[in-house]
Amino acid sequence: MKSVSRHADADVAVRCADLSIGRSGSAGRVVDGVSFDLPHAAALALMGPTGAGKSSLAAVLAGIDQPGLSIVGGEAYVEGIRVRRPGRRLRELTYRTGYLEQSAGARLPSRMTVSELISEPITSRDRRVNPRALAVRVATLLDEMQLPLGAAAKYPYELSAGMRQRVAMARSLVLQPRLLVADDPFANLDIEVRQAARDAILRRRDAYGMSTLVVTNEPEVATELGAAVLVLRAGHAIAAGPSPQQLLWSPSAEADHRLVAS
Ligand SMILES: Nc1ncnc2c1ncn2[C@@H]1O[C@H](COP(=O)(O)OP(=O)(O)OP(=O)(O)O)[C@@H](O)[C@H]1O
Repeated sequence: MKSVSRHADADVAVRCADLSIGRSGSAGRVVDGVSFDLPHAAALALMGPTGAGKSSLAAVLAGIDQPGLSIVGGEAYVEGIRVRRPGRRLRELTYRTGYLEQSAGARLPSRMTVSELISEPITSRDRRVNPRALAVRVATLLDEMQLPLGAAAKYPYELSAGMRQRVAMARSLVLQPRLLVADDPFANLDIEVRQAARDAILRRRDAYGMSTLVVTNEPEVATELGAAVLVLRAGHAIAAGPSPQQLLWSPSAEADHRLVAS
């Protein structure tokens, strides 16, 4: 018998329909009329130059409050949850979405141990959680991220930049999110460790259909994750395709190209 998914209500992981994000007190838009679907168990890479709106879009979809930014047009749904004014469902949105902010490793709270940092998404939601089960979960994640077990008792300042980034990644995965939103996740990681981090993503995709929205400017990251690509520039989607090598540019972007070529 086919099991019925708990998430049968959401036919895709992310649906963005003509989504616009604006700055408070300013008419300009950081993201302007962007539409895409991210299916379950799939990956999408947001690419494009600095200031294109990639990080803003990623954070808003993850349900992270960005002071000064708000949805001003269109709609976005993550796992069937409306991102615009989610109300009581915000908690569910952030529970189902793992978020790895830009330079997450460098921004870890400094007064918590690695073990506390990785556990916090769980302990902040439920204080009565079984400590032994939690310790096992932390140890498993450390191992998966190729971090020594001894790192659990350390503080971020005692770790290298690459180790900190892996701790941040473990923290974003500890709730077994349906969607991982990762802003430049492999920065500061050397090649072997990067492979471990990538495998952690692919393993969850295969095991339970986790989807990934990744911000990156490295085509290899999109390729490694098997991600489709959406290119933003100045808040607009100017190209899209199933891989970095197969992009279809929007007519306006092509006009730009021709202008540059002539
Ligand atoms: N909280 C905020 N309040 C107001 N404006 C913001 C806020 N965050 C970002 N912006 C503005 O939104 C625009 C897009 O920024 P964003 O960081 O999303 O771009 P990006 O494509 O991720 O660039 P980068 O690759 O440099 O991170 C920029 O002009 C930025 O100044």
